[in-house]
Amino acid sequence: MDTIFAEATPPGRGGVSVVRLSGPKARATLESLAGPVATPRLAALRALRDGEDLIDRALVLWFEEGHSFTGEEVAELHLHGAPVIANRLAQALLSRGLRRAEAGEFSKRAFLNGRMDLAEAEGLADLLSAETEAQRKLAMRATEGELGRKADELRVKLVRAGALIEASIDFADEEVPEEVPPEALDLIAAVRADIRLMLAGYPATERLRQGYVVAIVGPPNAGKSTLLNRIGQRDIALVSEVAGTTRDILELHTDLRGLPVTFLDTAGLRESSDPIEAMGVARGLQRAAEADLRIHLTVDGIADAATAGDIVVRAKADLGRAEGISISGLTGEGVAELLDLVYDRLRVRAADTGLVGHKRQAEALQRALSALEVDHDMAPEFLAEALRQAAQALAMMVGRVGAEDYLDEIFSSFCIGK
Ligand SMILES: Nc1nc2c(c(=O)[nH]1)N(C=O)[C@@H](CNc1ccc(C(=O)N[C@@H](CCC(=O)O)C(=O)O)cc1)CN2
Ligand SMILES: Nc1nc2c(ncn2[C@@H]2O[C@H](COP(=O)(O)OP(=O)(O)OP(=O)(O)O)[C@@H](O)[C@H]2O)c(=O)[nH]1
Repeated sequence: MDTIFAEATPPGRGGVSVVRLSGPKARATLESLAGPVATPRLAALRALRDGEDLIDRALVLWFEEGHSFTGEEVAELHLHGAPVIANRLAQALLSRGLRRAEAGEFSKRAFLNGRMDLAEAEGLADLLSAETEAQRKLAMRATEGELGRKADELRVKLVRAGALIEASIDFADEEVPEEVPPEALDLIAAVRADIRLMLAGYPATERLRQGYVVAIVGPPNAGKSTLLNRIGQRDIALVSEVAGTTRDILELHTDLRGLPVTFLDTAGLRESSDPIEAMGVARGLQRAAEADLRIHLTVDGIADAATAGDIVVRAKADLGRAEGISISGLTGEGVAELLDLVYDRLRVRAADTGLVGHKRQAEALQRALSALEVDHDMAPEFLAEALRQAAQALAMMVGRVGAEDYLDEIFSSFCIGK
């Protein structure tokens, strides 16, 4: 096994830059630069020397095999934060036979050494890319291993049900039809109910993970671009009195009180003889239909295209009062209330989140559920086989088996040094 190294901190100047080593030569390499190190996980200030050359005076620490982030021997060097120092150290490490780590390689080794399961690794990736507080909380929960514990708990029930069924096969009288023990049926029903519950939370969890999309739609000149600019508090979209100004879809990424929300400004909805504008309208319609929520900006309070749950608001409130919610992108009037409403609608969805937030996990759960959709008068031998398949699918969900196909996909999305 290679010993790998990478900067754990972002490249460039900074107060301190941390270089991490992992693998069988980590401690020996550290000692060749810093002299003997004694107590694991205890920082010591040491001169780092490559031969005669003093590279830096740094804080160093090491972790024993089996007691580190990766599960391998690990060393850390906390250098002064200048790229020339990290580069000089890298040269010393390369000359000692270490190699640079690939993206996500530390975490991948942690997985391969049983320090985390696949769902925790996916949670860690989500944590590193989380942009808002709600996403951080969701990802943090995933890194704590709850899904793995739940999967194991369900597998134990299936194994117990399987054992009861196997026993009933062994002792069954050849003459009378075999009966599935009621306790086994109860266990299967309980597991099925739990899986259904976990799957029910998937759409909400996946949406929060990816971020919500809110489309601003309405007729040309209603003030959609002006509203987007007001929400973003900067000039994102071009505003003009010419109807049909917005042709492409403009996006504004925001943190709406902890919820990740992308607002879309779409082309005004109208028949157009201009093929470019017509394409813009068609694309806008498509994206708006896929969005989590639509804000219909109207001139007269009428939005024919609005579907249940959409928000309908009257535009240009500064030009005169009207029934219902009205806003003015120009003066900002009513915009805070509109955002309150958007937040409330999305928060309701965010409240339904659960442990399953990745398609890969949901698909494995679905396979487990399908295997368990068995007929109760099915022959016990077939039932036992169905239970094995379901248990296998649950094990795959958290990477206890069959993780090979997903490793590259998951860990290459991490950055170098993680
Ligand atoms: N300096 C530093 N900070 C860091 C990390 C790191 O690798 N280095 N981490 C990396 O991403 C995270 C922390 N994750 C870690 C997880 C386990 C162990 C570890 O050594 N575990 C041992 C010993 C625990 C103990 O001290 O009692 C163990 O579990 O046996 C270290 C870091 C965040 N902060
Ligand atoms: N009085 C008033 N005028 C507004 C308001 N919002 C936008 N306008 C004006 O209405 C015109 C159209 O505004 P835009 O924001 O470009 O409208 P749009 O809906 O994005 O238009 P399209 O790109 O054609 O779909 C501009 O002249 C704006 O200055 C408002 O709240 N009050």
